[in-house]
Amino acid sequence: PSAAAEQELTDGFHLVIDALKLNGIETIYGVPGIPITDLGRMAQAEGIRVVSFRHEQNAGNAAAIAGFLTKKPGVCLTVSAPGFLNGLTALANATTNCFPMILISGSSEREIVDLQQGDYEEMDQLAIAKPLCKAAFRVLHAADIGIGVARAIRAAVSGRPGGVYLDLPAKLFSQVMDAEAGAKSLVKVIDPAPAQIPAPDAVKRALDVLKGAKRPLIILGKGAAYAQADETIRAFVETSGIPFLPMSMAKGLLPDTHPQSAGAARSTALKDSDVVVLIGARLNWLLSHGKGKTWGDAPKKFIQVDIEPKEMDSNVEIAAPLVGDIGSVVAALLAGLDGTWQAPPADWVNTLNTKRDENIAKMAPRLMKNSAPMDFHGALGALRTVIKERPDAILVNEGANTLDLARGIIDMYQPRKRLDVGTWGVMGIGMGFAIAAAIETGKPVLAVEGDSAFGFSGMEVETICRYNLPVCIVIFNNNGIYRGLDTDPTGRDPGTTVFVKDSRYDKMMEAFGGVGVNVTTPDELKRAVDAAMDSGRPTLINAVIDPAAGTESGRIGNLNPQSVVKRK
Ligand SMILES: Cc1ncc(Cn2c(C)c(CCOP(=O)(O)OP(=O)(O)O)sc2=O)c(N)n1
Ligand SMILES: Nc1ncnc2c1ncn2[C@@H]1O[C@H](COP(=O)(O)OP(=O)(O)O)[C@@H](O)[C@H]1O
Ligand SMILES: [Mg+2]
Repeated sequence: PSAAAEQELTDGFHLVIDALKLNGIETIYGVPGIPITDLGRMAQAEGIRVVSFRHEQNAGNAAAIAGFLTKKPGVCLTVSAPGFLNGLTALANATTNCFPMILISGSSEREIVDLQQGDYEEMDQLAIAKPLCKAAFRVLHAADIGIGVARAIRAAVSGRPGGVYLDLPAKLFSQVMDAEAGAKSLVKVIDPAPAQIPAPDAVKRALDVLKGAKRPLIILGKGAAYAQADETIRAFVETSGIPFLPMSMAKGLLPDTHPQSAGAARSTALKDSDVVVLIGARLNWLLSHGKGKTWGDAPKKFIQVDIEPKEMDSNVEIAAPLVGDIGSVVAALLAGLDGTWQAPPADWVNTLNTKRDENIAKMAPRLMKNSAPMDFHGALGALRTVIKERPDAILVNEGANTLDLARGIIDMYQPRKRLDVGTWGVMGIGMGFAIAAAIETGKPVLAVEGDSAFGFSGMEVETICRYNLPVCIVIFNNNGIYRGLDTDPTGRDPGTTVFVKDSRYDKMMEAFGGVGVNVTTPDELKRAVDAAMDSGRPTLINAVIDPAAGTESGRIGNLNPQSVVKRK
């Protein structure tokens, strides 16, 4: 045989797979098609779990939340142009939420794209992706695949995590090269997310500010959940005795029933606190930009813990910026709580606890209503009990009323168990998040969906059945977006925010072999969810909610522009 035949070869396909496996990537979420169908098949044959979706946006959302849950970049694989574009919303959302993910898309050859010669699915994908993500790379030569994958992984998880785009032109996959040289070209990423130790004087400054506090408050953000420094954070909160307020996806870092939880006294906590410790939480719209009536008139001092130095002073002056990774920073703060540390004044703690307990007592009767038609509070009262009984279940949540009310009513008991619309308030994350949560953790998933929110990713019920995932979807069916009563004043069409009356989403799940249930009372709802959680079978529960029960845009209606012009 010729020397060439003796020489063992490898190619782009194999180098991409070897590079991913070398770096511990075990799952790919995607939609097959030219030029990456065979890449998916070959990756699957080599032991990577390849989860095929019905739309790339959902695959991208799955990859993003996989990154949040595991601290390894979730990988989404798409075809060129339209498939790539469908993945971009998820990539941009991941970047906004600081979730590490890599969108890998096949693409057209540069020479054709740059001459605009009309290739199949031609698009300058790298240029389009760049403004929407944290980093973007393209690989043209097989020998560069190892470095390209390594750069994408490190960019996704180091510093502030985010979305990375990796552009692989079709011809790269079939490029061959010497197998030995190929193996040598692979790069194992060493320490991709190194500890970022805070400067000692920054720690001292923060502790001095904290020691001067009369009414301190700790706000835990999703960065604190992502950091997986759960014990250190818990120790800091409990040793300091400072009341804490969890942002939506930080719920469960300490149980919402914890004696220091100020969750149910949020407005008092924000208004009356005098020193606020932000841990992995940005002072963006979700915290009213740290100013205005939400924060009261008394001067506030902010201590901010964040891995991103540029986040400091984004909205208001930060008296004690603490740049570093949350695990290292909180450990340093905890170590600084030496014998001189005084617990917060009892009157401050009691004020918050009294307010909290009042608000919980006021809400309680509304959660017990076992009537039909259900309202949001009655239905959520049942689901609140489910999560209390099953604290390791993962709760996925989106909608308007369905989201805003569930956030306050369903207590969480463990970290990283509540996955929701995040910083953008984006609809459509539901099924992608539910699929990845089930696949990455093996835990049962309860997806509590507004009927409109569900509609953005609802076709993935087939994907859930195909992989037989332990996902229980509860759709709050109030016949519409926000409510189900809108009308068209001309009488010609339905109102712009209503859906078909008395629709039966549970039939959709039955279409693919899953379990469909229609419920009209909280008791029926609880029984159906318990059965789904016990069986682990894909289940969709159509929970009939009174169409009059909601309010427009849930709790953020004030963000809507108002028309002052009245037509004659
Ligand atoms: C991608 C996208 N499109 C549209 C919206 C606007 N929007 C939309 C369309 C929502 C759905 C609310 O209806 P729902 O049925 O999901 O929930 P409720 O009826 O319980 O309020 S909530 C919201 O902010 C959005 N946030 N994100
Ligand atoms: N490991 C980490 N260490 C420190 N900061 C982190 C870490 N991971 C993420 N972050 C920061 O956490 C912040 C998360 O803020 P945000 O998404 O606004 O949370 P929330 O919406 O829950 O308030 C981001 O500014 C991000 O830079
Ligand atoms: Mg609705």
